[in-house]
Amino acid sequence: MTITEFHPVDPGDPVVTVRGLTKAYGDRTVVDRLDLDVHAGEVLGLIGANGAGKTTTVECLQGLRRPDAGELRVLGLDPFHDADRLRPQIGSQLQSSGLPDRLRVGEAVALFAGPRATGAGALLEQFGLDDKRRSPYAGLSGGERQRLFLVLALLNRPRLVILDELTQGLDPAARREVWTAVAQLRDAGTTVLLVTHELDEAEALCERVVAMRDGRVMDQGTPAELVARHAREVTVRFALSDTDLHTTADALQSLNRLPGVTGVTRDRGQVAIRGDRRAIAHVGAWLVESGRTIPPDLRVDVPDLESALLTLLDSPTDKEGVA
Ligand SMILES: Nc1ncnc2c1ncn2[C@@H]1O[C@H](COP(=O)(O)OP(=O)(O)OP(=O)(O)O)[C@@H](O)[C@H]1O
Repeated sequence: MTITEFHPVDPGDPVVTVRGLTKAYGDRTVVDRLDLDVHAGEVLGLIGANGAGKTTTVECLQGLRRPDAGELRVLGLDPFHDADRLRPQIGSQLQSSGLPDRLRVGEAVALFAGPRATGAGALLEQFGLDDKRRSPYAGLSGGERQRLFLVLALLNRPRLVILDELTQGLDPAARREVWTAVAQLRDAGTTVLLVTHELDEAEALCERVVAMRDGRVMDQGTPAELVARHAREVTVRFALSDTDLHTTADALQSLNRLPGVTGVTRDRGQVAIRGDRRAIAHVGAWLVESGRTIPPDLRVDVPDLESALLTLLDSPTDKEGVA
């Protein structure tokens, strides 16, 4: 059996619909009238600063916390009141997931398998754990542990998979292994809600991201849309080693006139050209057309989701109505 057989999806169907979710701990509102949609077959990333309310939101979606207000529908059910019916349909790996040290991989799979479970062997093989069946949890590497949690999350053929800080604390190679596993889910059309601080991870895996701050949605869209809206500026840098001052001044002026360029500075022989994405192409063409050798230190800093989120988190708070 392959993973694609588990998840009959009608792309675009609402899997999660949240309207006005509000949750307070004591007198502190940590999720504040939140709206959220997750559609069938998409990988949606929930991103934001520490304490933005991401984990509380996914805990409410799994019926682990009772919302103070709001309409929540997960696979057509109310997560809090229909928790028993919903639980078998959701596969989750929570931030605090852990297993007893001596539990072997095969035993964990047997323990977590519900009546709907099928294809455990295929899953272990797919996630590279087939030869680890007899290994105790304590003997697994970080990447193997996270892949085991993915196997356990998928074991009961869930219609929605929720992953909270899946790659936290993993080394770069292990992160890549886990990314590959999530990309497999995505390619198989599984609906995934991914809570992450790792913005390169969100960029690599998520079709859509929702950026949260103080319990509210700041913006949402594809990673590229968020970058385009909040972090447009690119910088092209290289050493401009003309010794003749006139030539240098002419060069800087002509760079400054290129389409898309908004500013040019030169500091100790290094020129920095700022602008929008058009500037990259025009600076490249300028270097070629001016007959210069392409500088070996030519570097292009392109904005990414991290710069977009930093801009968003820096924007003024909408105090009005914030509890
Ligand atoms: N059980 C609890 N009791 C009281 N306060 C809590 C509880 N759980 C979370 N909080 C607080 O609620 C706020 C939101 O926490 P939450 O874990 O939902 O945010 P988050 O966006 O997931 O943060 P992080 O990225 O750090 O995990 C935080 O300030 C946190 O300290």
